[in-house]
Amino acid sequence: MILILGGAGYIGSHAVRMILDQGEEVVVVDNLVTGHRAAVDERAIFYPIDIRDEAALSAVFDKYKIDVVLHFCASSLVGESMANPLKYFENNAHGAMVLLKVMKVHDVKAIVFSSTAAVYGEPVNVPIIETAENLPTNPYGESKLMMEKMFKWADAAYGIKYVSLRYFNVAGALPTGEIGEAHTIETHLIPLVLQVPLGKRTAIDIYGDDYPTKDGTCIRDYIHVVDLIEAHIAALRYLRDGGESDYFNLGSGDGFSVKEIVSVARTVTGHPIPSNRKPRRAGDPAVLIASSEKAKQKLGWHPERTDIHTIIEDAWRWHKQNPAGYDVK
Ligand SMILES: NC(=O)c1ccc[n+]([C@@H]2O[C@H](COP(=O)([O-])OP(=O)(O)OC[C@H]3O[C@@H](n4cnc5c(N)ncnc54)[C@H](O)[C@@H]3O)[C@@H](O)[C@H]2O)c1
Ligand SMILES: O=c1ccn([C@@H]2O[C@H](COP(=O)(O)OP(=O)(O)O[C@H]3O[C@H](CO)[C@H](O)[C@H](O)[C@H]3O)[C@@H](O)[C@H]2O)c(=O)[nH]1
Repeated sequence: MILILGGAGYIGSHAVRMILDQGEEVVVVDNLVTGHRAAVDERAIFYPIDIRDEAALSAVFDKYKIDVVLHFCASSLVGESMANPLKYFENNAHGAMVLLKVMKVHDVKAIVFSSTAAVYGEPVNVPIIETAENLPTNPYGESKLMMEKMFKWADAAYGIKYVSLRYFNVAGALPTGEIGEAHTIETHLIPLVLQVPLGKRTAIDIYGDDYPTKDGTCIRDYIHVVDLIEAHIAALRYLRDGGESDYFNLGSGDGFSVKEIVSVARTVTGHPIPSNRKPRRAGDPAVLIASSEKAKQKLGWHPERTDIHTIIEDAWRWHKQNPAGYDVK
């Protein structure tokens, strides 16, 4: 039995569905703070609880024979973390501590969890490899680094094996259009761009066009959510086969500028998508591109949906079919 924490969220809901499709049994825990009950596959058992509620979480571990945990829960808005850092240490770091306590008591020895490119901060070399220095520039990234360190020491003391997956920019949706990204507070570029053809905003704001890049706008490495979950499935297999604790970058390995994303979205949607030049957003590195060679070599993972058109087409299908997200069907 696999326990998926945060399985009602954007990325977690894709994990729930794809892992059920592998023939696994899945229990989902999510407090629905940013997640949606409707995003959780009906085949999964669902508990609407907070992972920091030790007694409630413990009761789930008592009830099911869990062998691996997939942990997607987090507060994950970079800007909010600058204004309210304690929320991030409370939910992300303290949440991980409660979870580790419960896993230790129940003798559950394997976990795959969501880390982030934000653990690196401003990169010195691109593509970024896992041995690059960790100098997060915001409390969100710091809280994820704290989690990685907690898992490292919990492995040393209790033998809990972990795989930390450092995602770059996750985008796209299940190609069927059944589930997708539906954040009430949306900060990510692709869903915001797609709000223009949906009629929810008149133009996309471009934060900074004076970066030292080919067209002056920031470059990011966009990974399709389906490829990302394939990496989690590979990590599950790796841990079940007795793999050692480790951490891996996950990206597509190619960088696209903000202007390029807007241009591809124009092609995919057939809408002119006007843009506004705005000042830089605080804390944005100019270029973030992952080297995912380690994940390819050690996990045997091969991303297949790396074409940026495919990523934006799949995101667009979801948004077009569900303009109000999960609120109205
Ligand atoms: N989206 C990205 O591009 C990206 C990039 C790097 C890392 N990540 C990480 O991936 C994970 C998933 O991100 P997402 O975009 O799907 O976010 P999301 O907000 O859609 O999903 C997080 C889920 O966790 C739940 N949750 C949060 N705190 C909880 C708690 N204390 N107890 C129970 N449930 C709780 C929320 O209700 C939500 O359903 C996060 O850990 C995030 O930091 C995301
Ligand atoms: O309306 C917008 C929104 C974003 N951007 C730009 O688009 C790029 C991508 O921005 P996102 O907010 O989509 O993504 P980030 O690269 O800021 O954030 C991602 O990488 C971070 C690590 O650096 C965290 O992991 C975070 O969770 C993850 O979404 C940035 O240059 C940003 O300035 C715009 O120009 N206009």
